[in-house]
Amino acid sequence: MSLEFDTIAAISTPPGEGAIAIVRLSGAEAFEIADRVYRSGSKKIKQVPSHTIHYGHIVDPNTEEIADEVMVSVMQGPKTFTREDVVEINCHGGIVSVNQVLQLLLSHGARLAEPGEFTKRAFLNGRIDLSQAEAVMDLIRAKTDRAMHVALSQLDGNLSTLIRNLRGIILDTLAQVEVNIDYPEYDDVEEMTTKLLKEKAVQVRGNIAQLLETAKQGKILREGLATAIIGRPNVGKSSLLNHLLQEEKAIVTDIAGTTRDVIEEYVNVQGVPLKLIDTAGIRETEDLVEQIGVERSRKALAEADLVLLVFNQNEPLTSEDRALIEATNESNRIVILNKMDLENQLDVAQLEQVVDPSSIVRTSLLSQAGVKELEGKIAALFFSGQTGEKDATYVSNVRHIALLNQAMAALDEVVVGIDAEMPVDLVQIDMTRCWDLLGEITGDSVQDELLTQLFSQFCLGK
Ligand SMILES: Nc1nc2c(c(=O)[nH]1)N(C=O)[C@@H](CNc1ccc(C(=O)N[C@@H](CCC(=O)O)C(=O)O)cc1)CN2
Ligand SMILES: Nc1nc2c(ncn2[C@@H]2O[C@H](COP(=O)(O)OP(=O)(O)OP(=O)(O)O)[C@@H](O)[C@H]2O)c(=O)[nH]1
Ligand SMILES: [K+]
Repeated sequence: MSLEFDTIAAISTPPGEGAIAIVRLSGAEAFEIADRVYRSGSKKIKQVPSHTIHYGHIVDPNTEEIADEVMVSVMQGPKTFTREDVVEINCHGGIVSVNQVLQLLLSHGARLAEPGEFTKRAFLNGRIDLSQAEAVMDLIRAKTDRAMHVALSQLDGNLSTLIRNLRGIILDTLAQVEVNIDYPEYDDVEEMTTKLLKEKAVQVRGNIAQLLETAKQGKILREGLATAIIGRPNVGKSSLLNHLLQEEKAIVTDIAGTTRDVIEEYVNVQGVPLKLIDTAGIRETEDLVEQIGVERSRKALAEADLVLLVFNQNEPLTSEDRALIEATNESNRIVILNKMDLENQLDVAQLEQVVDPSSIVRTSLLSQAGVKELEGKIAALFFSGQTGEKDATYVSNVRHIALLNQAMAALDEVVVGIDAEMPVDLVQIDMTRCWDLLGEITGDSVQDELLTQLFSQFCLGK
């Protein structure tokens, strides 16, 4: 049953020139409001069969002046995206007519939707849960096939099902504990109860820990593996960058209407999105040893999930090279010996004393030699162990990760409490808290304020 909300409208396609632009209208009065501005002979949106599309014009009812020639999709709730009555007006692309159509709807009964409000209604009207709503946003922002699969899996409700199962176990346990307390049939009921609580707490904790193990990968799929390419001048960094940025792989995202307005550069390396960090601070300096001390460079290194350290193997290692090795010892690092087409001048045996030999890749960026191997190494680092199952459930959302960690801590409290022979009702409190925390992931237990904040990160019109 859908709740009663006012009727909202927004442009649901990106701003700018396109063949078609869509204005979406959702709410109890959607058909009525649309009929005020829609003209097509004597045809009324209110009377056409649901899930049909119709030709006509949008006019200013005061003057009957035409704003646009349109196609109108009419969809009656609850079988709609929001579960409310929905009208989608397909306008001509560009910004003038579509804005006129939107203005006409707004001045005849609709309210401008907030960012994410359509999806929020899908959530509030029970069509999707919170983690699925968040997946909608992830889907919009997905940068690689794999990231898209993760989001689609979450939209399908795979994460929700997992979380609901865990909540089910906790609720059953709490119910059993109540029964034991209310109807103590045996003398050892106290012992039985704590035994059950501990057993279930340990079980659920194990499941959460397993889920959290996917978090690192999930987060990288979502946000990209922050990657810094560093090395002395002229060793081949720009060449490497260009190889990685080959046209078919380059992804440049410009996420309009969202909280992030920066343009970031991503490359897709065998399904792993690399977010290239601007290391100009490291690259463009003359005295590297000194510059490594510069805060900007340090910051770039600290932010990097992966460092690609490039050497020219046609020259012996210099003190600058050694300083770079020092500076990246703590980093997740791949060492690239470039210019393999030229004579070897670099003492590899000596290098292998200070860097992990398995982290070394040989390339000739002039001829592309070794680039495939490098890409394989990057992907292997990322998918280490679990050869990138596409359908695996990943936790990728920082909010979910934080909640899972808190839920796990609550379960630890349960175990500690039982071991310390605390009263059962105190232990129950921690178990209940865990149940609540997990519920925040799916939105089963969640505060209004959080909802507002979450949905406001969506795009306008979504
Ligand atoms: N024109 C248009 N295209 C779109 C969307 C949209 O809102 N409008 N979507 C917006 O993101 C996506 C599709 N997502 C949708 C998800 C559910 C329903 C929906 O009506 N669900 C009903 C049952 C549908 C049925 O079985 O007939 C339901 O779940 O009750 C519609 C769109 C992508 N493409
Ligand atoms: N022979 C040979 N030359 C290469 C190779 N890779 C790059 N070069 C050449 O080395 C020179 C420097 O390459 P870049 O990619 O500009 O090096 P860089 O590290 O970005 O240099 P800076 O921007 O000055 O720091 C260019 O002339 C490249 O063509 C290689 O594998 N073999
Ligand atoms: K260069």
